[in-house]
Amino acid sequence: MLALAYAFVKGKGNLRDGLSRLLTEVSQGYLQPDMGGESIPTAEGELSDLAGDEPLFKALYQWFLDSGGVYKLAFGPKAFIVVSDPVVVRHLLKENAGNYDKGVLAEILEPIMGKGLIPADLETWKPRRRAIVPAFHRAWLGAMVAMFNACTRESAAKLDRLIAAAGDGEAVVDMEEEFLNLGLDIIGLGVFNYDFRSITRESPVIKAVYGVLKEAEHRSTFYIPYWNLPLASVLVPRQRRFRADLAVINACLDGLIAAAKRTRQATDEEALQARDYTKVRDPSLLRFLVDMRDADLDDRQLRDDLMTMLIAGHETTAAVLTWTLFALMQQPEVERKLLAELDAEVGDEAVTLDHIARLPYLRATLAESLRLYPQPPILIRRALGDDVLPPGLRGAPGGYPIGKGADLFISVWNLHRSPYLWRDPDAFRPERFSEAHANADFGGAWAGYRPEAQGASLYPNEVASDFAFIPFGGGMRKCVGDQFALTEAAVALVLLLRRYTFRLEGGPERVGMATGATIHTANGLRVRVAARAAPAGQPAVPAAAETPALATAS
Ligand code: HEM
Repeated sequence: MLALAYAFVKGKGNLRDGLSRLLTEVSQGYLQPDMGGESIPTAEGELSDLAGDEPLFKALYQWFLDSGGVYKLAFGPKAFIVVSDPVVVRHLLKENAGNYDKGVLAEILEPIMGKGLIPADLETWKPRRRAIVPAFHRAWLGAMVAMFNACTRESAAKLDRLIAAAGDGEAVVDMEEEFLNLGLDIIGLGVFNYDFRSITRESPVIKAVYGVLKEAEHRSTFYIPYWNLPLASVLVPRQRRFRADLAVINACLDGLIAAAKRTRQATDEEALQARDYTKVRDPSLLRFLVDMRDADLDDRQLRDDLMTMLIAGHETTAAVLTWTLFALMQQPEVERKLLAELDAEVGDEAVTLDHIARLPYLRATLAESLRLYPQPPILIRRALGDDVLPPGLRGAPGGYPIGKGADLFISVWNLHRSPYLWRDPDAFRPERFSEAHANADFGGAWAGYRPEAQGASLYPNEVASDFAFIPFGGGMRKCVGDQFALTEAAVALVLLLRRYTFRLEGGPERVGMATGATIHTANGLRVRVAARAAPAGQPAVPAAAETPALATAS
C-alpha cells in the first residue's frame, strides 16, 4: 500500500499510477511481508521533479542527501532502488555479484551490442570474459602507446591548421568534438586495426557510429520502449535510420572479422602475449582473439564483442579528456603544477609507459576528473534472486530484503560526491588521493580511503577506497579497458597541454547524458586554443618526437 499512499499524500500522481506502481513493486518483490525486515525508504519526490534541463543522475543526488544511501524511487509504473552507499555497493558488485545481471541496461543495449560483454547475461559473459581479458596484456598496451602518440599528433596537426587559419594566433575549437574524433580513431586501431581517420575526414561508418550512439541515448532516456512494437523499425523514421546505421557498422565489422579469420595463425595464449608488438603488423585485440588457440570464432559473438568495445571505449575516454580539460581551465594552480611535472619528466619526448609511471600528479588529476565526472554516472543491476542489502550508513540494522527482479541504480555520481566519503567533495583537488580519509559513523563497515591499499595499481581504485571510488566499476564485471583508457588519456593530455594553452570560451557547466553511459556537455566545450609560448630563452614547444605509425586497414 505504500506506493498508493505515497501518491495521494504527495497530492501528485493518480490512482492508475499508484496501482501500476503497486503492481510493479509486488511483482518485483519490494513488498514482501514474509521476508521480514524493514522496507526501503521512499524518496520524497516525483517524476515531474525531473522535468527541465537536469539529467536524472543529478536529481538522484538531493534525494540521496534527504533519504539516505538506499532509497526507492518510483518512475511512473516502474520502481528502482537507488544505492549510494559503499558498503551496499561492495555487496552488489563483489560479495554477491553473481546474483545480479544488467537488467534494464541489457534491454536497451541488446539491439546494438547483442550478447557483447557489457549487456551479456552471466552464462554468456563467463567464457567471453575469460577469452577477452588476456588480450589486454602489457606488451599490447606498450604497442598501443605508440599509436596514442601518433593519433594525438594528428589532432595537434589539425589544431595547428585551425590556429593558422584563424589568423590571430588563436582558434575557437569545440574540444569535446576533437576528443571524440581522437577517441574513435584510437579505439578503431586498438580494437580491430581499422583507421576511421575521423580527425581528418567524414565517412559513412563514422556517421553510422554516431547515429547508433544517438539512438542509444534516446532509448536510455525514453520511458516507453516503442521501438519494440511490431513495424516500429519500418514505420518510424528514426528507427529506420537506426537499422540502416547498424547495417553499415555490422558490414564493416563483418568484413574485418572475415579478413582476420582468413589470415588466422592459431597460437597459444602465452606465445601471443610474448610477441614483439613493436614489430607486429596488426597488434589489435581482434587479431589476438582470432589467433588464440581454441578461440570461440562464432562470427556473431565476435561482432557483438567488437561493437561493445567500440562503444564502451570511445565516448567514455573522450569524456574524461573533455572534463579534465574543462576542470584544468578553471584550476590554474593545478594546471601549473601539472605542467611542471610534465616538463620535468617527459619534456619533448614521445610519451611512454615508463613516463606515466613517473607522473603521479597527472594520474591523480585524471582520477579526480573521473571522481567528479564519472562515465557512466550510474551502474544498472537487476536481482536474479532474493537478497538482503546490508544497512550501510544509518540504514535499518537488519538491512533491506529485496526480491528477485528488483531493479537497482548504483549511483557512481553520488558515491563520488558523497559528503560522508570525501572531504570537500565538490572541489577539484588531485592532492586528495594521497591523503587517507575515514568516517567513524560507518562503525567500521567502510574501511575508508587508504592510499597505501592501492597496491601495485598506478591509479586509485575500488580497493583503496573500499568501493567509494568506482569509475570503472568493481568486482567481476569491472571494466576490461581501464588501463587502455587511462593510458590514452594520459598521453593525449601530456602532448596537448605542453603544446597549447586552452581558455574556456563560453558556456556554463551543463551536463547531458549520452548512451546511458557518458556525461557530455550540453553544447560542446568551446575553447580558445593557442600555441604555448616557450619559457624565455628556449625554442617553441615542438610536437612530440616521431613514433612509428601502424599498418592498418581503413
Ligand atoms: C575512461 C574510459 C572508460 C570508463 C570510465 C569505463 C567505465 C566502465 C564501467 C564503469 C564498467 C562497468 C559497468 C558495470 O559494472 O555495469 C565498464 C565495463 C566495461 N568496459 Fe569500460 N570504461 C572505459 C573504457 C573502456 C575501454 C577503452 C574499453 C575497451 C577497449 C572498455 C570496455 C569495457 C567492457 C568490455 C566492459 C564490460 C566488462 C564486463 O562486464 O565483464 N571500457 N567500463
